[in-house]
Amino acid sequence: MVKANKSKNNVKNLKTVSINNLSHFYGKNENKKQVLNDVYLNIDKGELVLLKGPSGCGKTTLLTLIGALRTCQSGDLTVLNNQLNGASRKTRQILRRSIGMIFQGHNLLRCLTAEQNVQMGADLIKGLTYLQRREIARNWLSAVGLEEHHKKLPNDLSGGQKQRVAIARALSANPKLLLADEPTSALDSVTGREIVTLLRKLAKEQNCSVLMVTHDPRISDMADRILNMEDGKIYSAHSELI
Ligand SMILES: Nc1ncnc2c1ncn2[C@@H]1O[C@H](COP(=O)(O)OP(=O)(O)OP(=O)(O)O)[C@@H](O)[C@H]1O
Repeated sequence: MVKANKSKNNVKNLKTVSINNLSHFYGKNENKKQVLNDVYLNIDKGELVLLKGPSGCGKTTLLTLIGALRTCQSGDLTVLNNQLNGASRKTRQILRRSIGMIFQGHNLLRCLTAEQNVQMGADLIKGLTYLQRREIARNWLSAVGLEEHHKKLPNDLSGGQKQRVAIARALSANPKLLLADEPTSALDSVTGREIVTLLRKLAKEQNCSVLMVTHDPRISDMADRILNMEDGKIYSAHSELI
């Protein structure tokens, strides 16, 4: 594999995500294991990037570091102009309000209706009344085509509908960055494509960057850029180390 130039220009303000020389380890002493190895990555505003790679290569670890869910141990990790290496718990907590997350199992609360689940996203926006937050939730449910299902509980929705609710919930918080970990893995191919088409459209409208981990080859054509990960390093689609 060809090693590409590693640009270290200060492009912080233009990028949603800027990563230089990022490494991450699990365990201690003889059990210490390196899972991210000198990762470089930039994601532009509004860009949709797909991240692929074999099981265990470090994709979820990278996603959770970018999502400020884990402490950055080594390297430079800047997300929405926040340097996360050395950042306080409070800084990470505040940053997480600007980041939407969608995971494989959609993570809806089973005891809340579709609308209430979406409203959990809108609740993160400061300074709005209950009615304003409810209206935002209804608008997002309508944007994902589920306005008629707003009173249903997750168990009464199909897999695709649940994933639409998860998208509406993530976007209703007005995120600048959306992290999605295999959001189509539980869906058939037609529904999976539909979901990513919708996600792409809504994210582009909001100028929201998306980083999506996926094994699904049927959605590759929807990405602005595809990256491959192997043994804790990221390569471009042309197998060049970035
Ligand atoms: N909390 C943890 N403690 C120790 N090892 C971990 C932990 N989380 C992940 N690992 C290990 O780190 C490596 C990378 O895991 P990670 O989940 O980031 O990979 P992945 O590419 O997302 O895999 P998959 O596609 O199967 O979800 C794996 O070998 C995994 O077993």
